[in-house]
Amino acid sequence: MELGPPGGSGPAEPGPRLRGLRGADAAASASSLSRFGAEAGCRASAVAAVLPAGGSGERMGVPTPKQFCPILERPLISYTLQALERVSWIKDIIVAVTRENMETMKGIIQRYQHKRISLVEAGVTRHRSIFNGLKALAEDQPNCRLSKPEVVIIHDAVRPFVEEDVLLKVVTAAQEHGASGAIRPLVSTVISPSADSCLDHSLERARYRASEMPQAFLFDVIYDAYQQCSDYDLEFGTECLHLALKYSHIKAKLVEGSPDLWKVTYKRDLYAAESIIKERISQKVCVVMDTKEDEEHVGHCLEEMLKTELNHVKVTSGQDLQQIILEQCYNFVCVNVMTSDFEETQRLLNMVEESNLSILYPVVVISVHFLDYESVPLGQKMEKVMQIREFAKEAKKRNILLSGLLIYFPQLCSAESHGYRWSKGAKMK
Ligand SMILES: Nc1ccn([C@@H]2O[C@H](COP(=O)(O)OP(=O)(O)OP(=O)(O)O)[C@@H](O)[C@H]2O)c(=O)n1
Ligand SMILES: O=C(CO)[C@H](O)[C@H](O)COP(=O)(O)O
Repeated sequence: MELGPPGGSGPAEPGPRLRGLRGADAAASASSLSRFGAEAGCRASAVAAVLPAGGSGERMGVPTPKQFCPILERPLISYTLQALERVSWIKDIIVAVTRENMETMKGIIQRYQHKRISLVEAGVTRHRSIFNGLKALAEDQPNCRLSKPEVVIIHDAVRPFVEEDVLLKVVTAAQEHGASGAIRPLVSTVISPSADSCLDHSLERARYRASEMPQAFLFDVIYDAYQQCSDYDLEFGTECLHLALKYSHIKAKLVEGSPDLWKVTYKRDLYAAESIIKERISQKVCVVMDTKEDEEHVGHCLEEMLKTELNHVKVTSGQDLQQIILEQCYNFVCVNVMTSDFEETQRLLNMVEESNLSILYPVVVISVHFLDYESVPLGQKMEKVMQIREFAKEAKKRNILLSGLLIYFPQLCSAESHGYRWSKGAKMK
């Protein structure tokens, strides 16, 4: 079905523009945002985010507020923070949490090494929590510790699957129009019941949209709106874009969001979120190489091949393994070209074990070895490589599925001092 124009969203009037970024359009790149950060001067960091996380999750029907509910052992809010942290041009992330959950939140930040986070106390409604977050960023507040951003993103802590491209779209549109928000087509028709629970009227579905998150605003636009709005708005309002329209007279630019932007609300949403996370996990692989920064290393060739099949392929020579494990990578290929020992693989297994990653979901490790029969006698080398079986037996007890892969093509390898190189046309056996 073709969708009609969203109800009530006529052509947006030109709104206030971001100082220093005149003419930025929807195609502005992330790098232009980072550049803006530098241009805007020392006081301003260009973009900050406010995450309301002070709700009690009544509709979820469990004692733990939904933002702290575990998905694969990790609290939901940690996934949302990770999604925002990955975006380098978001300088500060302000999270509003209730006083009673402050310590829990600090523990999550520490456990998952979240960066650029500041905590503020939540209010009794979502709007009040957001307002508290904005106050922490405003210059006119006493003891303001953070710098006022030009643009602020508002995003619910319980929408973990926000991607950089939609964040960029709303921020760029907010720069141009003053306010912007992600929308989705309605899945059900909206109807209005009368007092006696009979149908009063129904809306033409194709003309309306569901308002989702993230939303972005020129900071002054949304802060002015919150300062002016009534107690009624703060108590019962559900829409920040509406506050910007009502009090700052800004017509938000609406941008199409992805289906994954939905808000975790009911218990079944936790199961849906878990499935999405598992699907993403299966799309993520890390190739661990035993040498550094060698462009011809087999690890890089493997990366190129895997990229055609999988969404997230990371190559490392080991220094950032801890972080990669923390970001929930469950698939590893450990490429050993320099040695037939298992030191690298063993190190990886130890780190995986310490992280408890495999408690709920098996971690897959493939240890790849190249057989150089010219430098070491075959029997001796094979004996070493066969030790993998013992490692695998032990690893399996801890839900780590370890396999060994022996690659034997001596005619295609050259024993150069810096290790074996992958030769064009070589085939893995
Ligand atoms: N006083 C409040 C209420 C809500 N929120 C946050 O606003 C977001 C969206 O709100 P909602 O889905 O309604 O969360 P809850 O209020 O927790 O859920 P419920 O309405 O089912 O109680 C959530 O991240 C929630 O933690 C908040 O920061 N402060
Ligand atoms: O979608 C949204 C903005 O349009 C908000 O997430 C939603 O309005 C939050 O409201 P509530 O706390 O009542 O669920």
